[in-house]
Amino acid sequence: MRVHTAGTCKLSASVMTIGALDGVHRGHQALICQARKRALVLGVPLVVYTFDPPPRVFFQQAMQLTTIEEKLHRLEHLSVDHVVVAGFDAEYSTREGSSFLRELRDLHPLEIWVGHDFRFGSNRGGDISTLRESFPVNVLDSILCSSGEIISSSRIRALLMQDRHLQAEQLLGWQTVQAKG
Ligand SMILES: Cc1cc2nc3c(=O)[nH]c(=O)nc-3n(C[C@H](O)[C@H](O)[C@H](O)COP(=O)(O)O)c2cc1C
Ligand SMILES: Nc1ncnc2c1ncn2[C@@H]1O[C@H](COP(=O)(O)OP(=O)(O)OP(=O)(O)O)[C@@H](O)[C@H]1O
Repeated sequence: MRVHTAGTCKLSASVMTIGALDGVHRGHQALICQARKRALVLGVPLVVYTFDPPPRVFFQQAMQLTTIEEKLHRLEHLSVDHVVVAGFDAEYSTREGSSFLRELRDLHPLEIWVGHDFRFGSNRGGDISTLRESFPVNVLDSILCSSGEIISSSRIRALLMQDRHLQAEQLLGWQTVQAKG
């Protein structure tokens, strides 16, 4: 797996997914595995574009589930070929969606896979329909847990805050739950 800083990766074709991916939980894993299947069918590399720290950690001081090192370790385990890591800070957060889309063009994505609530760009101004104006976008159905709720990093954080480690671990789908940050 190759790791790139934002703006430095150029590929002639790819399949991509984009997200904070904090914890690389079972929903994220399904998204990455679906993108990986398509990358294999199309014979192109699988690229994950992610943010460090996760925007929700930067803006809301949310508990960080995985360090960037642990996130990269998990992505490698999922057979990701390239990871682009954008250092998420005040300057990056003001970047317009159009500038972000220009960067993605250098990766020539044949398909981008996201979940239904994906947003991007300054003040979360871009959404799936904006992304679709530039690229073929596929939306994965939400992965639910056994009680029927959507698996999310926020839900896992809430479980950890309540010391419900076993439930958090089940949603994460990895053997080790990181200590509270
Ligand atoms: C260029 C760029 C600027 C962003 N600016 C903001 C922002 O101003 N406010 C915000 O809450 N999130 C911002 N984000 C983060 C997105 O809202 C979102 O968290 C990110 O694209 C990852 O998607 P995900 O939350 O579905 O994982 C920005 C993302 C990008 C790519
Ligand atoms: N349970 C899920 N099923 C399918 N896709 C998901 C699921 N959870 C997240 N995704 C998708 O994964 C990508 C990255 O999402 P993100 O990292 O924001 O996860 P999250 O769990 O929603 O985080 P948070 O709770 O902090 O907002 C997005 O495209 C999102 O829609």
